[in-house]
Amino acid sequence: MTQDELKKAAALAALDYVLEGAIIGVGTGSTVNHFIDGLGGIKARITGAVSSSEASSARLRALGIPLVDLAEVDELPVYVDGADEIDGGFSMIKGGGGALTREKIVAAVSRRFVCICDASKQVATLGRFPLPVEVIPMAARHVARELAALGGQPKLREGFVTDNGNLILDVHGLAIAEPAKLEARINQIVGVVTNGLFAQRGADVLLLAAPEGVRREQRG
Ligand SMILES: O=C[C@H](O)[C@H](O)[C@H](O)COP(=O)(O)O
Repeated sequence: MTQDELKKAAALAALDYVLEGAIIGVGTGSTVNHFIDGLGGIKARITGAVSSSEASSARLRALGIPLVDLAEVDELPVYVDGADEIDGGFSMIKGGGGALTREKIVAAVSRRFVCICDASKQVATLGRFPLPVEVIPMAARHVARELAALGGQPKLREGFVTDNGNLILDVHGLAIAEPAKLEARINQIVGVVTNGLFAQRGADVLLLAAPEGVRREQRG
């Protein structure tokens, strides 16, 4: 099986978590794209979707799935999203596609985070994948210096602007022993919007696709 076939298998398994009549939180990325396509087939069963990016919104719209503004919603039952890395405690690195901030917002109002991944995303320790940090443009140099002081090597994602009009610094070489602490520490730097560590609010369910099938794991 190709990596894309594995992503699709994990994504389609997440359709089991879509509740009748619900508004579903939808993440961003190539794995989620398969989930959105699957959602198109059962759209009559849902009220709509809260999207985490312009790219996902466009795909949802093209399939006729109603978009719901997060400003109209207090809580979502389920949020489905991929990850760039996930560890044994269900902490993740996200933001490879630059959608980390809106993803974190939608995840924050969701009762259950269902993470869909192919098996290559599961790691013992987070940090091989460079950690994305969204920054206000005028603060980029300052934030880069602060991240270097924390032991990382930040690199500006060239030619990329987030849906929020900001920049991304991809931080290489961080040893992420305590993801929740590092998440909080980086978010304290003035000019940081948020960083791609999802540890304070990690995943609740992991659907991990391998050639043998999709493994379902529950946090705790
Ligand atoms: O900003 C992008 C998101 O955090 C994605 O969930 C993450 O990068 C995984 O993407 P993919 O499913 O394309 O591997």
